[in-house]
Amino acid sequence: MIHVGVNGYGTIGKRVADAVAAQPDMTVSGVAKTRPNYEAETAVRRGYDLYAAIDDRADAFADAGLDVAGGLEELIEASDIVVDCCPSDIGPKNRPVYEDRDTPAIFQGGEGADIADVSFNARSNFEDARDADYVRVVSCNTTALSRVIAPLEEEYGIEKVRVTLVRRSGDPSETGRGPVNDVLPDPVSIPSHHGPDVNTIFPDVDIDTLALKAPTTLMHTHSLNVTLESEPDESAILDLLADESRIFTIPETADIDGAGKLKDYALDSGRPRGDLWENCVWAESVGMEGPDLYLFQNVHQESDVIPENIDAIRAMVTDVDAAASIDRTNEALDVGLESLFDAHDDREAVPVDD
Ligand SMILES: NC(=O)C1=CN([C@@H]2O[C@H](COP(=O)(O)OP(=O)(O)OC[C@H]3O[C@@H](n4cnc5c(N)ncnc54)[C@H](OP(=O)(O)O)[C@@H]3O)[C@@H](O)[C@H]2O)C=CC1
Ligand SMILES: O=C(OP(=O)(O)O)[C@H](O)COP(=O)(O)O
Repeated sequence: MIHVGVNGYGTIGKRVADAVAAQPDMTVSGVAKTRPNYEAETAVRRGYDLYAAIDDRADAFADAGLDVAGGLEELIEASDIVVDCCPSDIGPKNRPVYEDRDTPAIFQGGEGADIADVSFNARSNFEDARDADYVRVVSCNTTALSRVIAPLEEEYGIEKVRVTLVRRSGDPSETGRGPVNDVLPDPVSIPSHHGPDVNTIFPDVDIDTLALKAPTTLMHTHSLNVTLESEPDESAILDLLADESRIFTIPETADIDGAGKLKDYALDSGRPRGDLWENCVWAESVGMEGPDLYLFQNVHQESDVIPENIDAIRAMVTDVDAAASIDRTNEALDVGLESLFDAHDDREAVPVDD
């Protein structure tokens, strides 16, 4: 049993903890919080041992009626590996704390690539993290891009990738974020960090990325153009994507037009927190013009990196291989949303008047 500590229990940390708890070969050794808010209370209700991330705040938890099992050092000691899910400016301060205790750690995509020895995406470079002490799971957008690039590169070869990312402005709980009435180029000059970040996984892929921020909270939207080294037809691309367990091709018949219905579908399907661990690619958007592939995909920023963190743990501290780890993670979480509709459905919609 791998004992996994989670330091930073926010959007990503709470999901990582639940995903660890769902694995047959892992257990949550505890979660660290800086303060006793609603997330700390629900962590205790979920049965996780709570640790004070900052030692001199321990009394605040006791005052609020929450027992803590210790401070960060005790959490690290109770853990075979720590998943650091702190805000991005905290990771560099935490790494020496893990190093002092000879404990491997995983950092998140808000950190610079230099925080870790390896940047990680399970589908693309699982073995690079084998036995590494410090690994960074790339950001939600970079994860989603890597999941599409990997099969395309393997099957057809890639000449050039161009992506425009319309990023959600903040997560639903981030009430202070914006813009609230604008769409901002962010950054205004190219490239956004996503292209160089993809190159930490695929050093040889030629990619340009532009990003904007829009006043939505639910999901990111990507518009992709990939120039391939051959000219497959659309149905071959759809078959390729449909075979990827962490890509959901949205069938036309589902009548899902955006993030609102996607999240509704996830909730109706019984997904915890309405999470969508898979890239969501509109089947109708997949188009070929000569060697140029076009598609739209949506990315649930709060959850797509979660299965990747689980696989990174196995790459670092077990000898389980990529395929077995991905299968085990998918099975434990039920990753692999499959519609009963045929993703290739090309039936004409029934006109409302008939
Ligand atoms: N949200 C997203 O869409 C995604 C985020 N990421 C990356 O994941 C990382 C975490 O992001 P996210 O979960 O969104 O951030 P959140 O702000 O939601 O969660 C981080 C939590 O860490 C806690 N924290 C703050 N300081 C410390 C500290 N010193 N020690 C321990 N805990 C601390 C805070 O909770 P408290 O102070 O109450 O304990 C905070 O809620 C970042 O690198 C981010 O870029 C990656 C993919 C997607
Ligand atoms: O990793 C994310 O996005 P990114 O891939 O654009 O960096 C998350 O959505 C967090 O982004 P944020 O920095 O806007 O909170």
